[in-house]
Amino acid sequence: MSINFYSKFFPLIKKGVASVPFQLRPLSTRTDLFNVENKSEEYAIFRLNKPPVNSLNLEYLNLLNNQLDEFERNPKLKGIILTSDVKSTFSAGVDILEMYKCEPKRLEAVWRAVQDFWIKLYGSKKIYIAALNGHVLALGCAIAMSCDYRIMVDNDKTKIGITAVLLGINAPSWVKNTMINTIGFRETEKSLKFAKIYNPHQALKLGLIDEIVSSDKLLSRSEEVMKTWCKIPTLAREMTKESMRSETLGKLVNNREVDVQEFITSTMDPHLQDNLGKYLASLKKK
Ligand SMILES: CC/C=C\C/C=C/C/C=C\CCC/C=C/C(=O)SCCNC(=O)CCNC(=O)[C@H](O)C(C)(C)COP(=O)(O)OP(=O)(O)OC[C@H]1O[C@@H](n2cnc3c(N)ncnc32)[C@H](O)[C@@H]1OP(=O)(O)O
Repeated sequence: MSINFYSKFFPLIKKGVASVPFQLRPLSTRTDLFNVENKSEEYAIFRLNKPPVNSLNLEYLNLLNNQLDEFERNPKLKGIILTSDVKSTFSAGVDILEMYKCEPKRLEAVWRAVQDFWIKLYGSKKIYIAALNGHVLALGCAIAMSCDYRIMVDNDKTKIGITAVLLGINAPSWVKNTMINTIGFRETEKSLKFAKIYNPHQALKLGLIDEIVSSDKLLSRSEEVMKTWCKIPTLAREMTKESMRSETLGKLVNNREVDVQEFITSTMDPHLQDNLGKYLASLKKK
């Protein structure tokens, strides 16, 4: 069995890492839109910071994809805690403005960047812990489910889930598969079919998240878990992750064009465009 999981799939998304030599990295990376803090040689904290809701547009996805590549190029780095500096939101998913009244070429680029992000994250051999400080919606939920472990703040007002169906969107098969791998087939079917949104305690009961902590303990608990897992023999942990995830990953890697076309066709549908317009207006009205 191949142990080089990431580089096995990475060339297929046309950004091979094998030819990029490892370079020494600065201790931390800060941009306006995210912050990476290297806590030790072994793990880092990656904070999204695109107020008001960390919505994912093309430029932001490209930036985040570059950062995931950067993590992969560091052989000493074992894990990343993914969280958000935005008050009360982890991520509200794709920037709906990218989907509403969109140009097909731009929409295609957005979707390819979404696919890249998921393939890099779900296919990474590193440990990803999602420290969920706030709302985790739509693609934000898919991102959290693609991490190895989810810890969420204890706040009943915080929401997690995917409500695509309310707008007439059939969630892509790789999102469904990620959810099935997290909470099982029956709960996924109910969750997606009936646009279920959960508070942290409901999500914990379902297995959609793994732990709930008070907000002041979110990072310290995430670091505690990370430190424990960094002690697990690396090669065996990586091989186990690969063997658990390669089938699901391969289903998108080998089917990207179909997934892109399905997304473009369904998003450009006039009925869906109408729904998106009304949905955007309802968000703005609040
Ligand atoms: C539209 C499709 C829906 C679901 C698709 C589901 C996904 C399937 C899974 C994955 C892949 C398929 C394709 C993926 C698509 C997506 O991810 S589309 C994004 C769907 N996201 C949502 O439906 C979340 C919408 N947002 C909210 O529910 C709330 O904003 C919040 C609970 C996250 C935060 O609430 P508040 O703190 O009360 O903040 P406001 O609601 O006032 O929002 C502040 C500000 O931000 C704007 N905004 C919110 N979300 C988005 C977004 N996703 N894209 C762009 N802009 C967004 C909102 O309009 C406010 O704007 P202003 O009024 O300040 O101008």
